[in-house]
Order: sequence, then structure tokens, then C-alpha cells
Amino acid sequence: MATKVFVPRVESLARSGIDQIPTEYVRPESERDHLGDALEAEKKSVNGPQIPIIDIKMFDSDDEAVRKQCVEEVRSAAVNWGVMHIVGHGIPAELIDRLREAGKRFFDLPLEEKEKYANDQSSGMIQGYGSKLANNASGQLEWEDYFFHLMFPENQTNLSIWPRYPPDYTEVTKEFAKELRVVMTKMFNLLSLGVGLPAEKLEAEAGGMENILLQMKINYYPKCPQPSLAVGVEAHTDVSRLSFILHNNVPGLQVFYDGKWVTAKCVPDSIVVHVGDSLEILTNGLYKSVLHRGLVNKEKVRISWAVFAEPDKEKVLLRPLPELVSDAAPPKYELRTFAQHVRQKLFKKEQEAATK
Ligand SMILES: O=C(O)CCC(=O)C(=O)O
Ligand SMILES: [Fe+2]
Repeated sequence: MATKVFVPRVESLARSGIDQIPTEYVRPESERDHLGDALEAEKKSVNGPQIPIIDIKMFDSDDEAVRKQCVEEVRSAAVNWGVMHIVGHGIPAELIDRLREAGKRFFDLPLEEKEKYANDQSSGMIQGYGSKLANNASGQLEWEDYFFHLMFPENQTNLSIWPRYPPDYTEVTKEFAKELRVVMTKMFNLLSLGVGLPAEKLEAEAGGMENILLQMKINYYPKCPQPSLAVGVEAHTDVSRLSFILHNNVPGLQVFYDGKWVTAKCVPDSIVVHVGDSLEILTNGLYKSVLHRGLVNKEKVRISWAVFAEPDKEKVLLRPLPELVSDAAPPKYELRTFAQHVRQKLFKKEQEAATK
């Protein structure tokens, strides 16, 4: 039997009281540009460009002009930023609070309890409690632990690996998944109309109600004694169609816009929505998969809930929609399955790391 690889948890490092982080967590010089304490970064960012905030309740209006304005705001954000804050999404604030509380209480458990849910990435068991393994030549690590599991559709979930504590974790998470699924349809409708397609087109193309998977990743970023040397999550684009992010009102998310890193503000009752690679490909590059990263800070633990809406790995082929391809706009992406896309991306990253 293969022995399980010992994975150091960032939480235990943070709790050990070190004032210097181990070298594996120190990012290379080239990446450290503008890294820093997330709380400071948020304060500094007030005067710069801000991620658009869109009230998607406008889409329910009886007034066509208001609905059109909503489509236009979403289109413009997806084209220019690849990210937006949505408000008026209709998910009850009380349910979101319960979701936050459930995740926090799980991470408040002693480490030994959480280890019972440890994933085993080397044997392909990626769901569960985990921390990043060094998967590239430079052996770089991120300042976070996480919990990852499939959240929707219910018939594909494996409830036996979900946190059993707090006792309402499963109920709250299932409820949240159902609500988020509705918001997701609305976002797909808005985004379809934004590129001149019938409202249902993008969701149907993404696999429809039954075949879009919602993957939940709860990111836990402990306090970090040297936030200008580390990252919570390194700069990346998501492979998803769309990603939805909630957090515990501690800043940390940065998005790359117009050649600069912009720190996301904590907008009350909002959900951050990212365009992911799969949607960029589907729209032949009209919508941008946003480059983003997570900063850490010295004073506060940050927790975020990232939900990735993904197509079935092998069944769905990623390709630009024929309707969005023309002589003037030839296809920018080659046909691939989602699984191939993920592998190609990882391979590229390893190559880059090896040549550094
Ligand atoms: O913590 C965040 O705000 C972002 C997390 C993220 O980018 C991810 O999990 O892919
Ligand atoms: Fe991400």
C-alpha cells in the first residue's frame, strides 16, 4: 500500500509563532512585486479603478430598458474585467451567514479532527481537507489550507466525505447550492444576451442544469507574519465556466486589470463572479478569464468560499461557439476536453517553473 504523503498544514505553521516563514512559502522575486499585507492593500486601493458592482435584480424588471441595462453592465464587466460583484442576487443573507458560520466552525476544529478528512492528492483523491503540494520544480507553496468537495448536482455528491461537524454543514451547504444554482442560470442568461445569443444558449452549451458541476473550495488563510513574501493563492485564472466567491469580510482577493493588481473591496451582501477559462473559450475570447491571486495579512484569518461551475471533465468539449466565430473572428482556441485543458495548463506551468 502506498504511504500517504505527509503534508504540512499552514495553520500549524502559523500557530507555531514563527516570525519568518519557511523558504518554500517565499515567492520568487519576480512575483513579489506589489505583494503585501492585504489589509494595507485594501486601504490603498480606494482611489484606483474598482471591480464593477452590478445589481442583477434589474434583470427581473418589467421595464425592458432596465433589463437591457443589466445585460450591458454584465457584458461590459465580463469583457473589460472578467470579474464583477453581484448584489440583488436573492440568496437570503441569513443562509449566507449560516454557510460562513458552518465553514468557520469546521476550520475551528483541532487539526487532528480536520486531518480525518485529509485528501490524498497522490492517489487522485482530491476531495477533502488539503494544502497545496509542491507540483512544480521550484517547489513553491501557498499560504492556505482548504476543504474541497463536489456540491451539486446532489446525485453526484459524496456526502460521506463532507464535514460531519458542525452538524448542520450538509443541510446548509445543500440549501446554498440550490440557491446558487438559480443565480448561476441568471448569470448565464445575462451573459448569453450580452454576446447576442438567446438567453438559454450558454447554459445549455455548458451542459445544462444536470451536467454543470458545482465544486466547493473553502480556502482558509491563516495570519501570515510576512505577507509581502507569501501569497494565499498564486496568480491564476480559474478553469471553470464561472466561479462564485464569498468571504468572511477580510480582504485578500486581487484581480489583474489594465496592467495592475486591483484589490477587491468587501462589498456588503455581494458575491464575486469570475469568468473562467471555459467561458472565455466558449465565447472565443469575448469574455475574459480573469487573472487573480489571494494576498494574506498579519492580523486576521481570511476564509473564502469559492464555487467553481465546471463542465463534465470528459464529456463536454471546450470550443468556441460556432455562432461567435467568423472570418473576422476566427477561432482562437483548439478543441479540447475540460480534462485536457486542465492537464495542458498544469504542463505549461511546470515547463515555466523548470526554465526559471
Ligand atoms: O480567496 C479568494 O478570494 C480567491 C480564491 C481563488 O482564487 C480560488 O480558490 O481559485
Ligand atoms: Fe481562483
